[in-house]
Amino acid sequence: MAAIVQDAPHCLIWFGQCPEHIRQLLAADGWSLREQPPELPVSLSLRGHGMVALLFDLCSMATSQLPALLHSLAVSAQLPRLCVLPEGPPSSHRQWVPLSRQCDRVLQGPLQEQQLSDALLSLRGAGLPANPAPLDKLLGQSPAMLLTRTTVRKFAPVELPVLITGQTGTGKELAAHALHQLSPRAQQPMLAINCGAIPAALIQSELFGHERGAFTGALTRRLGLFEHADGGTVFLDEVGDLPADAQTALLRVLQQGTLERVGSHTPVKVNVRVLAATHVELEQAVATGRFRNDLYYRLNVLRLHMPPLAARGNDIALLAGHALEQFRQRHGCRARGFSPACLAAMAHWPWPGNVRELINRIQRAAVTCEHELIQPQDMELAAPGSPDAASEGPLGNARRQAERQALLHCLQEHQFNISAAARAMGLSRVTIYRLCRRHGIERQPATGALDQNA
Ligand SMILES: Nc1ncnc2c1ncn2[C@@H]1O[C@H](COP(=O)(O)OP(=O)(O)OP(=O)(O)O)[C@@H](O)[C@H]1O
Repeated sequence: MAAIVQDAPHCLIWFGQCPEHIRQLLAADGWSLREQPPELPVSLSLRGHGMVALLFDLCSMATSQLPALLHSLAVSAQLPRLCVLPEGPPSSHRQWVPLSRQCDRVLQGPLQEQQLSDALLSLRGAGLPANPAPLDKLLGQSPAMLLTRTTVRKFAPVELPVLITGQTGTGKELAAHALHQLSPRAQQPMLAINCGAIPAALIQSELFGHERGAFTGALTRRLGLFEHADGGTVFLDEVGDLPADAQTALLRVLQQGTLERVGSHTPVKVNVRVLAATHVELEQAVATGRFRNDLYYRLNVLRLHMPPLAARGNDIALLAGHALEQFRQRHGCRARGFSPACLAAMAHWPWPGNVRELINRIQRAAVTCEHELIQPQDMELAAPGSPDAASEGPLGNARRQAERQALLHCLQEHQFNISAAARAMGLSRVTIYRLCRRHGIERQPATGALDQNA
């Protein structure tokens, strides 16, 4: 028996006054209407709705309202939006370009019923988000983050692999989840694996499964990640760390939609969308022969770059406030905010561990801080202008990156065994732990291994 799916009503937020005949059309098309005075900031409380879209009826607006409209766009960057330009040639709408170029559909006034109906239908058909929540998790209002969210929205419904690049801790995994949750596969599983954290000998079996007797200890047939995720999405974190034979097998999945379990030559069909992430330049790995050229081109169809935190301006303060608030809600703490000196120090810090480092430092400060405002020293940040800060210039940054790389490399070589890594580097275990903390390299609870990408 077919299941009956009861759709929540779609909601159109109309900036301006909706004409009566359009109201009737919207109701007939299954849209509930909410009128929004253009000069007021939009407040989004959208639970219980299917798709939510914004419409800017510019025919009835003055240019002086543009800043308020742009603000509403910025705070609802995750929602699909349309605008209706006033009658007249393109040269007469130049003032609206900052708004219209951020819209998914641009209609020409006077508004035709059919034109609007088709545009709304095509927004639905494009699979644009029915639920804004996944993108809400990717916080930030900087131009770089607005562009990132727009790109996620565009890539999500397309049935192609996405290669997510960006430094460690910039939110690549978060973006991968948003891509899945906004895709038509959202009701199917998304399974993630960190390719660098699995020993090379096991990765084939983890990804593609094995038959009974395929190797010593393979007592039963076991399905791999790809078969478990059939119909859904697989997220391959640190894809550049895949060994050569696993790269070949992955290429087969992408080209032919089939895999072979270890110990079998029978192809098994799978239908999986692959999202892959890397914080190293895959191009370099290709150039040095460590990564297959053909696989690189298969994975690099749609590319999403996550901007580094240091390039996100006011997002730093916004993310810091959010992280502190989350901590306060969970654990309670004395600190309620940040001193101006701390905000300035955060703005100058290079954030090599990006958002993860910011969250770690704030959590640490929230635990130890005994006053209401967190100071730079609570977060172990140099105040701008101090001798410490001076050493945080490009040279300091390069030094830290080199230290991190050396540590990571050593940990990888020793399968993240702290004692072995400490011996190899001639350091104490305590120092290794301290360095891991400084570079935001964390222990993964599930495996007990260190998360090399922290
Ligand atoms: N834009 C953002 N808004 C809110 N939280 C974020 C944002 N970006 C990242 N985070 C948080 O920062 C942490 C690191 O994010 P994530 O694991 O997605 O980064 P990553 O780029 O995949 O890191 P790695 O390369 O080390 O695997 C997570 O706690 C995540 O929730």
